[in-house]
Amino acid sequence: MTSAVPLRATTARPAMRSATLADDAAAALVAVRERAPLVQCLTNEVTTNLVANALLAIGASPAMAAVPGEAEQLAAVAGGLLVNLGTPGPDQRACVEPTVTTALRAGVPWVLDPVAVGVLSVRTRLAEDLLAARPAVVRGNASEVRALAGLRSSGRGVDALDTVDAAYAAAVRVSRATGGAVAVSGPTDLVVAGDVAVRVEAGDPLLTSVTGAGCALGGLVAAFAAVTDPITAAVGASLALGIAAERARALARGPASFQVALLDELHLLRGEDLEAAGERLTVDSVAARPAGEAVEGAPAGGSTGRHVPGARS
Ligand SMILES: Nc1ncnc2c1ncn2[C@@H]1O[C@H](COP(=O)(O)OP(=O)(O)O)[C@@H](O)[C@H]1O
Ligand SMILES: Cc1ncsc1CCOP(=O)(O)O
Ligand SMILES: [Mg+2]
Repeated sequence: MTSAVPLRATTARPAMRSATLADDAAAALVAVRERAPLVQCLTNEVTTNLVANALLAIGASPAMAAVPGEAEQLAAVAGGLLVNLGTPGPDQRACVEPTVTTALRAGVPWVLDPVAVGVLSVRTRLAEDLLAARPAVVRGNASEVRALAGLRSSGRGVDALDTVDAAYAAAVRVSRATGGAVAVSGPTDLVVAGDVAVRVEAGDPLLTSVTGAGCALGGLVAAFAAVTDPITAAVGASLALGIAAERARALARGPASFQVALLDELHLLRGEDLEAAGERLTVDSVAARPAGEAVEGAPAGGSTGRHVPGARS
């Protein structure tokens, strides 16, 4: 395994194989450990500590600078940027557009975590605007991704009530709009980029008993995106958190000890652990989806009338 991770111009690769993807994810983890990329996080007030600790545990260098005038300074020199809309207060709302613009100009990949989009109106409008700035990766739960695609969604607060499968067409639609990857989390994670869809079998239900597991995943995706292409970043982060969670589960008595063990297991994770995870990945072609699972047709649950910028209807 090499730590030299080639930067790729596009997200999708023809004839992608699960073993190759696992190897690339492993190389990306090694590269994160070697390069310790600075990850600028415009994140929420609830889970900022877990996001920072997860980034440190994976080997990245987190910084949470959400002050107008400062946030873009950090984005200009960061390896990756996370924008998490969990608590979009006045400072974050003032920061976000100049910070994302600065990141784009500097070639810094940015990740959007659309927390509770579809449930709450201010952040839903903000997220719709941000999609036009083409995040390298959108990382959300199934309800959030459905809402981003303009489909009716069943989020309850920050949690999803839609299934990951029900967000498949939405993920394809958002990926086509942004040109980046879309990662839908749940019992099995789904990553869509271009015409490639990857299912990732990793994780533990205890992740849903710790606030910020999804937010931490968004931070990890930004760290991986600093060293590799969007689809490898999304898959690598999903594998890393999922495998660490499975190991933490074996040591935990409940959510509190699980969270502590989760950070330990992220810290202990090695490239070899991801290299061996090829069997957890199922790589599919979006075009090869069976009929009946409409990718571009009318949404199963009807439309909110909102449209993703650039999305085909
Ligand atoms: N039932 C489950 N079993 C195993 N892992 C899960 C389950 N639900 C969610 N996860 C994992 O928990 C993490 C957070 O996902 P999720 O709860 O969907 O995000 P969010 O907190 O943003 O709603 C992801 O790594 C996901 O794979
Ligand atoms: C509970 C809560 N409220 C606003 S942000 C937030 C944290 C959401 O974290 P996650 O999306 O990782 O579950
Ligand atoms: Mg979330």
